[in-house]
Amino acid sequence: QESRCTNYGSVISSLYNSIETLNVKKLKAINKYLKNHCVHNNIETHLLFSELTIADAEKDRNNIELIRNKIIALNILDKSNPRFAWHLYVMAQSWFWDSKTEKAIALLSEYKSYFIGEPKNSIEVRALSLIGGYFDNAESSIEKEKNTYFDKAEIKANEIGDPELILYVNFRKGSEAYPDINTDSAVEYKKKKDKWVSILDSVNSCVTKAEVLLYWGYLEIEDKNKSLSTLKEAIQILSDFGVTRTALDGSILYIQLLQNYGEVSEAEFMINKLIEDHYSLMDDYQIKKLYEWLFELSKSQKRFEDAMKYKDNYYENLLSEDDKSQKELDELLAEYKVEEQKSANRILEQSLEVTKLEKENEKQKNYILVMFIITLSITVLLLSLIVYRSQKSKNELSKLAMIDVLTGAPNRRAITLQATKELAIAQRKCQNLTILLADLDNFKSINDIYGHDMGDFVLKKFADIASENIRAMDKFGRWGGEEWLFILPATSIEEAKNLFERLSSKLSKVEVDGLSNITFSMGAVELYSNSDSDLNSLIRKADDKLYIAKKSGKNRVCFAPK
Ligand SMILES: Nc1nc2c(ncn2[C@@H]2O[C@H](COP(=O)(O)OP(=O)(O)OP(=O)(O)O)[C@@H](O)[C@H]2O)c(=O)[nH]1
Repeated sequence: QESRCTNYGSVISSLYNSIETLNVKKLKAINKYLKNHCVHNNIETHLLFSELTIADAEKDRNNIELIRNKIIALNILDKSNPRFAWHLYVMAQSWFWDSKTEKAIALLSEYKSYFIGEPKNSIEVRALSLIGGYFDNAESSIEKEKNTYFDKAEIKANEIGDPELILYVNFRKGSEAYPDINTDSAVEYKKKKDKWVSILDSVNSCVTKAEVLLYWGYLEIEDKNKSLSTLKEAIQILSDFGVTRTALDGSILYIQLLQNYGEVSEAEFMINKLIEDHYSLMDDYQIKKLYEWLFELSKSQKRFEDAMKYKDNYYENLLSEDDKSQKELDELLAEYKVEEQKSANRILEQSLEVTKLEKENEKQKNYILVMFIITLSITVLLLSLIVYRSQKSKNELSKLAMIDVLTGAPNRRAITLQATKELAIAQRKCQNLTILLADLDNFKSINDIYGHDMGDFVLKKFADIASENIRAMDKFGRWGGEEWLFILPATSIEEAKNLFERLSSKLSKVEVDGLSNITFSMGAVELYSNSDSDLNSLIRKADDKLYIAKKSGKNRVCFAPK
């Protein structure tokens, strides 16, 4: 049977070597070869540990539990097996990677007596380093043994002289000694760390190197580019070797680092890619973390719609999970609702603020408008007042300039203007016009006998009677002293006589303080009967007629002949 597989021994050695160096791709090829070409009594045992290693490295949840149960059921973890150290190493790693550290510690404690002597080969060196590392978290009695295991492992690793193995031992020793998580001092830790960092360059591409680079690039390097490139290199090595579980952890660390460095869009791109490519390999915690980051990243950029979309995606993806997930989901939902409420509140606050500002702005605009209108109104009012008052004074002045102060009748200037105007109209329309010049009789005597006040009274009385007894179209005014000029448009000289009669009759009725029988004389001239048509010559002629009226006995009207 064995002859069917001539190189069986070397294939098995290669298999355990690949288990030791976690070369998953090679392990898969060997498994395939063994299944197709070899038949051997022990082949089932070898394959089980090989497959457990692959399932662990690929985080194949279903198979990990299945294979482990099979190993326990078949009772093949046997100290007498020449490959026992490998088997123990694989089992312990499997519990450890499956987040069941207490099972790993229990297993290693159970079999630690196997390692009482010196380690015989590289896998025993690794197993001892594992024990040393695991016991770091265990009870204090075991803690004391830790250094003995590490010391023995280091001596043997140096003796074997394999740089990867030396790096493995030193890395376990160094990383477990990280000052934050154990009792070693910072100086002690630095010493250990410097040692494995100095070995790093001499080690070829391997999973141990990738793990060191991950740890180192994430925790130790402060330079942004160096740190990111170190993590990238580690992830690349892990992918090349097919260790998807650690490649995934590395990618998550890489994304976290991107966020720390503020490379937000690159981080978002990487998270989405990770979810797309490796969703089935991630546990709930990792998925939750990634969606939380997506939510926070988009929220910090005020892309609230995207933030909500990421939360929704997370619910959809976890809806089919068990009760634990449901509980987490409920918690997240509550958290999401709070966030949603907060966002809504923020938007509401902002819109209220905007409305407030708009209102204030509107108020201010209205205020400015009202102030403008008030100012304008006041200005217009003041201007109007000024204009009105100046117009009024102007009117008053011009009125004063045209009125005889004593009698209130138009003065010489006013009646001259009126006469000129009426004469022009009459001439244009070819109408007749009569001009009368009246003079109170014996006025000097009135003054002398009754006093000037009486004289003034008589003047006023004459003015009143004249204004009340002329037609609306007729004009009259004080020509000077006790002399009056009348203009009667469209009137013949005969009709002027009627006016004289009317005025005389009224004046004769005036009786005051013994004064009565007041009379006046009048000279009249009409336009048609005159060859001279200018005002002055007409007035002069009327004056001539007045003179004649006086001379011929007063209290009468004298006409110029037609
Ligand atoms: N009280 C008063 N007297 C005036 C006014 N204006 C002129 N007189 C006077 O009127 C008088 C006119 O006198 P005369 O020109 O001699 O005329 P008369 O006495 O009426 O004589 P006859 O015209 O011939 O009837 C003068 O004594 C003037 O001083 C005035 O405004 N008020």
